[in-house]
Amino acid sequence: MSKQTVIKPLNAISEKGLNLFTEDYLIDENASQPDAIILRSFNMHDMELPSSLRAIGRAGAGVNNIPLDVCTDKGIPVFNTPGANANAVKELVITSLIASSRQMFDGVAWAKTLIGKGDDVPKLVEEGKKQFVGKEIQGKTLGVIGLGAIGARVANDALELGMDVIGYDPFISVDMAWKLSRAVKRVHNIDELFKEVDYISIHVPLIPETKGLLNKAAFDKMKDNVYILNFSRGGLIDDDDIAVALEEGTVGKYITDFPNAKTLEMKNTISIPHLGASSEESEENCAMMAAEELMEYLETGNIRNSVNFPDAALPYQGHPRVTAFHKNVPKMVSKITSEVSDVNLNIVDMTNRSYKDHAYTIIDLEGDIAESDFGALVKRLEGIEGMVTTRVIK
Ligand SMILES: NC(=O)C1=CN([C@@H]2O[C@H](COP(=O)(O)OP(=O)(O)OC[C@H]3O[C@@H](n4cnc5c(N)ncnc54)[C@H](O)[C@@H]3O)[C@@H](O)[C@H]2O)C=CC1
Ligand SMILES: O=C(O)CCC(=O)C(=O)O
Repeated sequence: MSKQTVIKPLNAISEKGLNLFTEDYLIDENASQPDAIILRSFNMHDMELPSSLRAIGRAGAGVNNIPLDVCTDKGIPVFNTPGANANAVKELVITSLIASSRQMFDGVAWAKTLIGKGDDVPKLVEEGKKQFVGKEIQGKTLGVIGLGAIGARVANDALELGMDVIGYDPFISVDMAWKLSRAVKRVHNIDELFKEVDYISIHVPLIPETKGLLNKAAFDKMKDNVYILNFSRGGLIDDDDIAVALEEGTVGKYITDFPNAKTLEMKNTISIPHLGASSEESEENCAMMAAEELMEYLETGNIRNSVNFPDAALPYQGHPRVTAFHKNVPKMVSKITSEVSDVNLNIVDMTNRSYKDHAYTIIDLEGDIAESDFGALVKRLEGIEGMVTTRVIK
């Protein structure tokens, strides 16, 4: 790379991650024309994407803050960091499960009200503690919706704490199925989970299919006094319906990492200020993984952990490389390779991978190639119907 590649952070990103960018990169939070963006929860939906933008790295799991369709149409890969913050979230879920069940949040808040009561404090504590008698989680049943990086860890650890666990995830990956304890009872109908559990922890992405997944229809199927833990996204729970369920006692407690104006005023709601991934370790892991993914893509065109591009990689051995992101339609590969041979270039290695409506091709070429030959090739590739973007890496 001859000039520095500009990386624009949109949130505070751990130095450990930013420090991985070599001297070929410039980190500039004020850049107006960055090559890549690195972010956490910043809402990119209202922002105009800079024309210079070539890649986005989400230091975290959820990508509902990024306009994925727009990025795909423009040929911009969006990377995330699967699993890098899963332990942090799991620890807070387990903490909240026990702390809410033992009425600790309410008890701690009440204890603060005793400030100024002088020598009476110990006596008031002993008298007042009966308001906060809780329940042990051992022997109770936890329902886990979504058995991915976080959900599977929560399910396994809850078993270790003596709970029975019911899991629901119709799209569980093979990897996660291997990691999930066999003692987790998997159900294929979410209603079976709703009707049996004492606690529910939800760990699915917020997508159109999961918006409002926990709503009146769901609450009506649950036992009374069920506790709901939401460390995934606010939009997964219907706020108006849970407000009623909390009033009526179907839901005994709502623990949310995503408070909003409505939930803050709801009865029996514990509001955590989106702290799920806020541990030093998780922030470092996510930032480092996002930085590595961005650098690999910018320097070699290889794709690892993208949410809108297929995973695709060829070992980079210094050969001049052309990449093409295009529609996933028949004859694309033959059209691309015939353009390469028409400009008398020789292919050393290539790969083509598809994801949904799009595909990504990486081609390594033989020899030293003149700038003008590359120019001619790129022009021809861009003329192919269905081509979205091409890049030359040398
Ligand atoms: N509170 C926080 O700070 C954090 C919140 N999150 C949230 O947690 C979510 C899950 O994170 P990970 O476990 O790392 O993601 P993941 O991608 O490893 O797991 C998500 C799981 O949900 C499943 N799923 C998708 N649609 C489903 C449906 N309709 N019903 C049941 N299961 C379904 C998938 O098959 C997958 O196994 C993220 O999408 C994000 O919104 C993630 C990290 C930090
Ligand atoms: O970066 C954060 O703190 C948010 C993490 C998160 O919500 C996610 O990874 O989906």
